[in-house]
Amino acid sequence: MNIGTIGHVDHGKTTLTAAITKCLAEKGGAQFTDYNMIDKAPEERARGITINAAHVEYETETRHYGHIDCPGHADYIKNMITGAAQMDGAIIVVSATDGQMPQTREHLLLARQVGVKKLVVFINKVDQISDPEMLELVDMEMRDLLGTYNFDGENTPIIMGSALAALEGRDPEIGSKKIVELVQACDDWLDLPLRDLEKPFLLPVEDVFSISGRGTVATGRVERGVASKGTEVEVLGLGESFKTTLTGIEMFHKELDRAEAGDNMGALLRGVKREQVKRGQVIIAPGSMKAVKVFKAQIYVLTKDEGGRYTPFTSGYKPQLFLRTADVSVELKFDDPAKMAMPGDNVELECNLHSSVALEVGSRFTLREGHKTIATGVVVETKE
Ligand SMILES: Nc1nc2c(ncn2[C@@H]2O[C@H](COP(=O)(O)OP(=O)(O)OP(=O)(O)O)[C@@H](O)[C@H]2O)c(=O)[nH]1
Ligand SMILES: [Mg+2]
Repeated sequence: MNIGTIGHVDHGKTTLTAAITKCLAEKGGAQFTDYNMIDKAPEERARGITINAAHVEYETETRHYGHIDCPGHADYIKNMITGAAQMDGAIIVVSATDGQMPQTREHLLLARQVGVKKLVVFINKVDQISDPEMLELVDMEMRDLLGTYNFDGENTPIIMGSALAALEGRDPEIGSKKIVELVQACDDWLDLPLRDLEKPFLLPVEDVFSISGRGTVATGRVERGVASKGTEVEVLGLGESFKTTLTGIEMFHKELDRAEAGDNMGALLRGVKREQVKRGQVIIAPGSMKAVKVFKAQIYVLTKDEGGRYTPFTSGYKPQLFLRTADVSVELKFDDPAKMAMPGDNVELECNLHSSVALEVGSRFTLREGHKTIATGVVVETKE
């Protein structure tokens, strides 16, 4: 599963990442990646945005973790919204010396918005604190804060230690032992994500053909789930929804009985006219998704250096929204009509689509204007 370290600047996310690899390397479950190797990660490009995220990997007895640590605050936000740092769970790092800070809260909110269900807390820098009541206070305040953002404040594991002590191989009581406890808490508390194959079937329609004598075939790459020949499916989106039967599955000009996540398939649909199916719709396990016109989203507005706008936009702005294969116009609305979104901002707003698109909480999209990608976003709440 994918996890990552989040939390306020300088609270010790990178030190902790390095410490985890060090402690697990001693058990043979990781390759030690030192602090300066993580913070000097090569630039990488994801979805046209330049990001600097360090990926490390480690293994416990039961799990393999991909772990993401990002160097700068703005990158965290961008990475979480674009999905470049896709996390199934996260470790929120809080310095015992400062307690919760603005970005502790902001990252918690974002984690919630992008669909992270469970977190583990690491209260760091306890080597700097001599008063145990101080630590109790940070613990209590974190539990409160978790509850505020709809995480399980009561049961979330909170580990207190010193990432630096662990990294420097001293004071094992607050160092390496606490890292081992932290990783154990991740194993025990964070839920493994459903694998793509276990999810309901979803095929975004890329293209539609009419094959004489056979009928209408929709093609695309199966995003998740499994479909078998002869099962009922639903075609959804762009104002249409109907059920039909998947009478044939074609891959590389071969007839098959089954298609699964990752496959490029042609779906032969019974009794369906070519005009009824369009690029931008989805073919799904019946009832597994809804077509939505209005939703709330968290978006990151690209800066001009990232290829985005030079100027802010206001409520009522109408770019094009791209989600899977769908491309529809959308009107953006802020709660406060006087608000402006500047390049570089991270904002929540309401999206009103010109026609309904199959989407759900956690669906990611981009906003474009002409040939420019101006923002990237994630659905946080659907309205209708
Ligand atoms: N005393 C003490 N210092 C620590 C501990 N963990 C980290 N630090 C120090 O805190 C500073 C910040 O640590 P980083 O790991 O870079 O923090 P970060 O959260 O990755 O910071 P950004 O990526 O800039 O947000 C460094 O000087 C670390 O050496 C700790 O357990 N005890
Ligand atoms: Mg860092």
